[in-house]
Amino acid sequence: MASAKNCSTNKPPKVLIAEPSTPRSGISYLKEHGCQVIELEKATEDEVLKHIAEVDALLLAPPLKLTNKILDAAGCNMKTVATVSAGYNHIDIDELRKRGIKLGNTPRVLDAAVADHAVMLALAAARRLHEGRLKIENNEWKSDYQWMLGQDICNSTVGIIGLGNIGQAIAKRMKGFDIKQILYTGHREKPEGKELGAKFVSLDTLARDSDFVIISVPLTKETEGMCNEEFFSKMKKTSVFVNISRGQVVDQPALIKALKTNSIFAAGLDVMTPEPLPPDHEMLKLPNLVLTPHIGSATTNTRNEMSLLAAKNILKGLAGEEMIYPVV
Ligand SMILES: O=CC(=O)O
Repeated sequence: MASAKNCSTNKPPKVLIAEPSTPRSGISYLKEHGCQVIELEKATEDEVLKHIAEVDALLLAPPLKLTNKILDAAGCNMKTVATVSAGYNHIDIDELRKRGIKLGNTPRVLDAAVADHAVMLALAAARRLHEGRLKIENNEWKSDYQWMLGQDICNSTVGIIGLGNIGQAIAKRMKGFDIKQILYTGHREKPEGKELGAKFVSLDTLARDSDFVIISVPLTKETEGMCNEEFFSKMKKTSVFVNISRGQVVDQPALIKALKTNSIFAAGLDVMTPEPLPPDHEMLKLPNLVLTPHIGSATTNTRNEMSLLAAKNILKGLAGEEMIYPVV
């Protein structure tokens, strides 16, 4: 990739790295390609505001929101933004469009890691991982053949909400467990669904017929609160619910009720509201809920790849070229 130039001044372009934990892979790549980088020590709006006027591009990551205050303070050269994430619900893309600012994200490189995580949560919830650990800690281990019985994945029906790249990667992995069928729902039937032997169904049918429901849709106005009380009431008592997308897709109080009343069997969540979840939150007291702290893509290689991809998006944007994964 060619080195970047700030067209209006011929000086090296400045890139603000708003997330201090951004892996070095991307930062080194930007430097090697002629960028000057400013690295923040804290990912806060106030810190971004101190530098945004002087930079040509911004590299950020959720949960930092790209607010209008930041955009208003940006100089007229700041036309390139990259997020080190697949999701971009922390950014108002209509606002970027209006201002002529390009945004790139980092999908695909995280599909495998996130799909692995979804499968792990499905297995952990189905086989009562959290509850089992609590039993040991509380000296409640029993030798009883009817004790701590879980749910099988083999011969089960797996319902995937959102058969995008991550959803497809989940489907491929679940097929390795000798399941009966994969159902999926979304905007429309997809050729990839056919290739996977998955059946396109309505949300209602998916809730009713699935033994595992796995959420892998982006958070949009349409998907917000999609898994609500009515949805959970349709699920089987023996079903397992998994979410690796965004917490807001789920009406969390409705999920908590379903878990407390055992109207569903168990859940595994990598995403929740709020994040971070306070340590005294009632969800942490539910034995049939497995929680992880939004680490679906958190493997060393995946995070390095995400950082590098975000840097490549920045360089493309600065060069006036189409980003590798353009959002706007
Ligand atoms: O949640 C993680 C991402 O959107 O990349």
